Amino acid sequence: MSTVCILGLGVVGVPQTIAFDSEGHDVIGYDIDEQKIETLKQGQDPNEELDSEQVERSDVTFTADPSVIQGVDYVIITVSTPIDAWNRPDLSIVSDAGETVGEHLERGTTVVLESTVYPGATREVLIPAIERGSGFDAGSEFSVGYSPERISPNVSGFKHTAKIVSGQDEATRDDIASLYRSVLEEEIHLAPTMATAEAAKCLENVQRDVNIALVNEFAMGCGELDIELDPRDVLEAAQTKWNFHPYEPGLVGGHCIPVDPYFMISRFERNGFAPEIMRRARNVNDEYPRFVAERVMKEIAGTDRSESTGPERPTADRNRSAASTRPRVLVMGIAYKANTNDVRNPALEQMLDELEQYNAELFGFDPNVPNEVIEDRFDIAAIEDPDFSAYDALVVTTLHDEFHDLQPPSRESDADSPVLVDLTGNFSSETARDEYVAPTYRV
Ligand SMILES: NC(=O)C1=CN([C@@H]2O[C@H](COP(=O)(O)OP(=O)(O)OC[C@H]3O[C@@H](n4cnc5c(N)ncnc54)[C@H](O)[C@@H]3O)[C@@H](O)[C@H]2O)C=CC1
Ligand SMILES: CC(=O)N[C@@H]1[C@@H](OP(=O)(O)OP(=O)(O)OC[C@H]2O[C@@H](n3ccc(=O)[nH]c3=O)[C@H](O)[C@@H]2O)O[C@H](C(=O)O)[C@@H](O)[C@@H]1O
Repeated sequence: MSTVCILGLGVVGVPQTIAFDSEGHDVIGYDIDEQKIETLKQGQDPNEELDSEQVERSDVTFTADPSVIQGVDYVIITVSTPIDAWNRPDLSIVSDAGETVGEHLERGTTVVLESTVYPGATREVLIPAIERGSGFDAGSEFSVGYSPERISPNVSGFKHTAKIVSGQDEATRDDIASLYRSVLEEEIHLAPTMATAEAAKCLENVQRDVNIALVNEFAMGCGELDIELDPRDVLEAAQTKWNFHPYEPGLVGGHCIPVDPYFMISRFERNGFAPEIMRRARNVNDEYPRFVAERVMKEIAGTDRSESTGPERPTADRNRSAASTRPRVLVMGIAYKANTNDVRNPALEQMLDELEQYNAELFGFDPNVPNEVIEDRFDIAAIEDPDFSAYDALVVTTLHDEFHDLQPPSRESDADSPVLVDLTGNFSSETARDEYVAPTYRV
């Protein structure tokens, strides 16, 4: 067994500490966030993904002291890789982490980067940072590999997600592969180069972004037709074809799918190639929140209650006089993914901004997200046990389990019933439509 330091205890890092520990490795979890370390020392997962006994039962050492890096066999780096305000990759966190590793590195250690980066980044960003911090030479005094993380919270966990492994040379790659084989119960794919592995990770997420953009563009087109055409009915029919790829229209949230395509786009553009489909897909998915906001306002304007509270039907010109009273919109689902508390949700932020431009009064309801997070991060009032009739529209953006049992407004005709705009497709099935007094609109 080996001594493994997981650097970066986020949604990716924490489950890995437990997984390596469960297979008998000597595991240290290191993070600069002392609050996170305290929470972990109390046996709690700060990302609320693992149940507490998994953390309590483990022998993992959690610390904010980087000197623990000294003498370990492997350092696995799982820090965040965001983009900046201009959609350019920001690898400063990776670089800082590399320097920290360098400052405490002993000869013979192998460092694996798991964070999502563009092709070439491990060689051009991480290795120089470690060499700066240590004064050592990569390849002769320490080794480096790249193995992207591909877990999907609540869908596919660390042990059960196939891994791509690569190294600065074959021996390093094969050594890292045997480390992961001691823990994973899935395929280990040996990539010929680190750039191959970096690019594969980007392409996986780009492909998903492009496919979602296709159905989002289709849904927006349906919304503009002069005939009734529900995109989800069309998708349900098309999915009966054996090789039709099932994607759903939606707000593309999270910190990866809306972000990672820009890693690939900027890397191609650095060498003068313009990846039009990748960039167009991002633009379509960035357009979708505006489309949804307009749909919500049209549905409110189209109901009986528009005479009393809602604005006149939205026009292209946003500079309309404010309505007599502001339409009240309850957004159900603040986390980007069902049954998670992950609020990294830029598409939701865009939709809220658009609704505010229509002078809507916004409220947020998410049983998985603390009220203070809803209010501080999204600047809207948090509601815990909503009275649906107090709103002009309910917008269901994420299908948490708690929403499955949502009690719809009663069937009796009731001018106070809210419009229900359902982005999840769950409340727009034939049966649900029979239950809702107000028209439901699926987007
Ligand atoms: N969250 C997910 O579902 C997945 C994320 N990824 C990728 O994995 C990487 C990590 O993602 P998350 O775990 O979501 O990020 P996160 O933001 O949840 O966690 C990153 C952690 O790294 C820590 N950190 C930052 N700088 C540090 C430093 N210099 N030293 C020690 N700790 C440091 C932060 O305090 C934070 O706790 C990203 O590149 C992401 O794209 C890949 C697959 C799935
Ligand atoms: C190619 C791929 O499936 N990537 C996964 C993705 O996971 P992530 O947690 O971001 O969830 P996701 O299911 O892709 O959803 C992202 C966003 O896209 C939306 N979404 C998703 C599928 C769809 O048909 N329509 C749609 O609107 C979701 O609502 C969500 O807001 O990104 C992860 C990552 O890289 O962080 C990656 O590890 C996961 O395997």
